[in-house]
Amino acid sequence: MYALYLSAAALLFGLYKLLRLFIRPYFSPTRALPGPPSPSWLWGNFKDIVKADNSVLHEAWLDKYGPVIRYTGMFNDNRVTTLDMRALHHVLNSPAFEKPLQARINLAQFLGEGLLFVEGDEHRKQRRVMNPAFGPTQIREMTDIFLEKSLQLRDIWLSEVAKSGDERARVDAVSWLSKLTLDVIGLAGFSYPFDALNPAQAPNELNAAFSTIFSAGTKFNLLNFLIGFFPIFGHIPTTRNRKMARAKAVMARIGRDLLAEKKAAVLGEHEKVAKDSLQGRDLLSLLVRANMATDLPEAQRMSDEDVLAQVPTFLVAGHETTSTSVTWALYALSLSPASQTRLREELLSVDTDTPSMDTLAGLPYLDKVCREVLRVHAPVPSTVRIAVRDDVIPMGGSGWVDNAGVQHTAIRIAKGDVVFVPILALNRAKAVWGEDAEEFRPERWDVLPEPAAKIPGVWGNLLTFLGGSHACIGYRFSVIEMKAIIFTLVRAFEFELAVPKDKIVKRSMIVTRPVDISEPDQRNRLPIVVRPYRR
Ligand code: HEM
Repeated sequence: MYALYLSAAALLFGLYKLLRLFIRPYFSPTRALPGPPSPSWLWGNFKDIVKADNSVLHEAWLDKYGPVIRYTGMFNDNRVTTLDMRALHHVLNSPAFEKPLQARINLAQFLGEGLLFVEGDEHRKQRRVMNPAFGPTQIREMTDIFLEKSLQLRDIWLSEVAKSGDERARVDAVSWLSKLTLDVIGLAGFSYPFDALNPAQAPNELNAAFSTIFSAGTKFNLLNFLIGFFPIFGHIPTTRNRKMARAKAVMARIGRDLLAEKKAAVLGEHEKVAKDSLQGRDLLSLLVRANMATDLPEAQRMSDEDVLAQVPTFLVAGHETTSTSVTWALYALSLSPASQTRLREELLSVDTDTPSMDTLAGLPYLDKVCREVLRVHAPVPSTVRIAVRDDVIPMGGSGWVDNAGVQHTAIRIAKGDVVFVPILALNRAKAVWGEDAEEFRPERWDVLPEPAAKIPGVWGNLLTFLGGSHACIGYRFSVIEMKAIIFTLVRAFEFELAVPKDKIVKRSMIVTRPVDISEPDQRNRLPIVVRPYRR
C-alpha cells in the first residue's frame, strides 16, 4: 500500500513538472516582446532556424521587429535575442544566466564535468586554478610547438607538390589543418604526441577514442536528444552507447596516466624537470602545478576527477575551433588575392621561419587578417544562456517599443527563458560595421568603428571568443597558433580554391565548417590548390 502511495505521489509530481514545463512559457513577460509568429506548438521556429544558415533568420527578425525580439523554441518555449550591447554584457556577466542544463548534460556525457560544464562557485574555482596556464608567458613558451607543427605541414604539402610533378597540388585544408591542430593541442596541452600529421601512422588510441566521442557527441539524433533530457538513455546498451563507453574508458585511462606523470614531475621538479623542458610547459602540467601550489587553500583545489575532465575539454574546445578558423582564413585569402599578396609581403619581411610570439603578435596586417577572419567566419556562431531566476536586463540606446506603443528601457525575463547570444550576427551587424559588414576586408581594422568599441567580447572587439565569466579561456593560445600557421603557410604557398566558390557552403554543428557540395558525399572539405611561392 505504502509503495502504491509513493508511486502515485511520484507520478503526480512528474505530471506537475511536465505541466509546468508546458505552461510556464505562457506566463513569461517576454511574450510582450515583438517577434515572428510561431508556426507550430511542437517545433516553434526551430525547424526554420535549422533550415537556414546560422544567424540568418535571427538577423532578418531583428531587422524586421526591432532591437530585441522573442521567438519560440520547442513546445513554444520563449527565446529572446538582441544585438543591444548593454543587454548582452549583462547576460554574459550576470549570475542570473547559465548554460542550459540540457546542453550541459549533453556536454558532460562526452566531456565529463570540466570547465565547459561547470557553473557558479565550481566554475569560479576551476577557472581561478586554470587561468594562469593560459597567460601570455605560458603561450610564449608554446609558440615553438605551433611553428614546428606548421612547418611539418608545409613540408608535407611541398612533397605533395613534388609528387604531382606539376608545380602545384590539390589538398583538403579541412582534414590537414584538423590533424595539425590535434597534434598541437596534444603536445601543448599534455605533451602527448598524437602524430596525426604523420602519414605513415594509423590514428593512435587516444585519437581514435576522441574521434568516437566527438562524432557521437556532435551528431543531432534522437538518442542524443533524449539523453539531454533523460541521462538514463546513455546507459541503454545500444551500439552507440557501448562504443562511447569503450572510448571513454580509453580516454580516462590515458588521462589518468598523464595526470600521474605530471604530478610525479611536479613533486620531483627540482631534481627531475629541467626548467625549460617541454614536460613542464604543457597546459595540464601548468594546471597540476597551480593546483598543487602550497599557498592555494584546500577548498580551492580541484579534485583529480575535475583535472581529468579538462583533458577532453581542451581537446574538444581547442582543436576544431582553431583548425576551422585557419581553414576559413585560407578560404578568404583564396578569394581575395590582393589581401593574400599584401599579407605575404609582410610575412616575408621576417627573416626567420621560427619567429617569437612577440614578432608574430607585432605583424599588423597578419593581425588584421586574423581579426577579419574571426569576425566574418566566427567558428562558434552563437551560444545560449538560460535565466536561472527572474531578471531585468538593462538596455542601452532607446530600448524597445511594445504593441501598445509604450517605450521600455529594459527586458523583463522569467526563470526558464532562453537568451540566444548572437555572436556572428553582432560580428557582422551593419549598424556596427557599415554596409559592407559581410565582406572580408582586413583594411577595415585600420580604423575601428565607434560602436565596435562597446562589443562585450574578451578579444579583438569581437564576440567570437565570447565575453564575461565564461569567455574562452584559450583565446591567446588560439590566436597565436592561428598566426603561426598562417605565417608559415602563406610564406610558402599561393592559394586558390580548387572548386567554384558557390560549391563551398557553411554548415554548423556547434562549429561552422565548410562543406564541399561539388562531390556527392557533401563532406566537410575545403579543396584548395597550393603552389609554392618562388621568392
Ligand atoms: C578560434 C578558436 C576558438 C574559438 C572561436 C573559441 C570560442 C569559444 C567560445 C565562444 C566559448 C564560450 C562558449 C559558451 O560559454 O557558450 C569558449 C569557451 C571555452 N574555450 Fe574556446 N574557442 C577557441 C579556442 C580555444 C582553445 C585553443 C582552447 C583551449 C586550449 C579553448 C578552451 C575553451 C574553454 C575551456 C572554454 C570554457 C570556458 C569557461 O566556460 O570558463 N578554446 N570558446
